[in-house]
Amino acid sequence: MTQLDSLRAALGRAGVDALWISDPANVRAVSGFTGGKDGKVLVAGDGATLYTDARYTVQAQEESALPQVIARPPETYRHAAGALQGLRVGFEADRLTVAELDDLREHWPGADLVPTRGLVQALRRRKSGAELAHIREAQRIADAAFAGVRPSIQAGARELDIALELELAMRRAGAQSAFEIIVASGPNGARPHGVASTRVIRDGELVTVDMGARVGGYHSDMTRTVAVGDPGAELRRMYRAVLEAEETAIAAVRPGVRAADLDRVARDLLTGHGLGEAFAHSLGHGVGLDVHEGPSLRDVSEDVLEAGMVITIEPGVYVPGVGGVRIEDLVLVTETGHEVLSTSVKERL
Ligand SMILES: CSCC[C@H](N)C(=O)N[C@@H](C)C(=O)N[C@@H](C)C(=O)O
Repeated sequence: MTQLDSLRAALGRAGVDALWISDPANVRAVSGFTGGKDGKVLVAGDGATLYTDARYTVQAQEESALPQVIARPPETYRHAAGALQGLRVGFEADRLTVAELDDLREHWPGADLVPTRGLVQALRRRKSGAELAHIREAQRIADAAFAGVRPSIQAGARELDIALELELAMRRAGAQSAFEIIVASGPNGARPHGVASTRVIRDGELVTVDMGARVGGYHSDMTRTVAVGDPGAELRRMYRAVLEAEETAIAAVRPGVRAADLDRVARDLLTGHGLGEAFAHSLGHGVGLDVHEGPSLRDVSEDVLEAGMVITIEPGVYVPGVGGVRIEDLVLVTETGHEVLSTSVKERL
């Protein structure tokens, strides 16, 4: 069964006859086209059509096997209208803007527009061998960059210089940075997504580095917290608690486990250390064409792990005025359990 066949089956289950795909990662997954928000796919009847504009004519031909229409809205919508008369047409409710929905309503008066959620995303959760090869390569490049830059994380260095060195190393290796690299030192560590700043790292501080590479459109994601000198008893206690939570959660990763239960394992452990309230986010998420995608490892998640999923396990604790710790690994769910894809050394404080 091709991915398009699986998608058609999903449309049937969702009660729609056609799907207008506007999420860039979903467009890429279904068509191969990498032009981001400038590409859309209409799945209708037996086929699917890629819509993009003249800036991408050559690129679209090279990247996608789908039939292509080179046009810009509103021509795009007019072209599609003919095929959609009398159909229930799904749109991606978590991606289409209100203005774009207005445009679809105006140009497709004969269609019944139906909000859908996660139809393509559901097909992206389990990675194929080719997808996994990209993710492995992205993680390999991120690990190598971290190893090369680790000696520079010292008292006197600025956060943003560390981030720049990491990005440069990944770019030189042929990858892109998966997201803006987080380097959060000392009290900045209390911000889970602290932006690397001009702050100078001092002796006795913890430094959280959250980074990933992107290769062939696929991401990696990893966090290490490192000590510069002696961080003292309180930060050491926080670090050990997070490491214990992370290693315990990773050990529990296997097919059939509920994502919410994994989050609970880590959260209960941190609560036992008096740090439950300081764990300010979910345990993890899927990684692929998006840095954050399904499954969701949150307390309210109904997702269940399956072999072929690539997820992060990343407990963290954040104490305003003191600092923070996050430790994150990239983990493949295998038929028999799991494989940790990230290999960067974790400190034993
Ligand atoms: C701006 S992308 C940063 C990626 C980072 N490694 C990351 O995933 N951070 C987590 C704390 C996070 O944002 N988790 C999400 C899924 C959440 O808990 O809602």
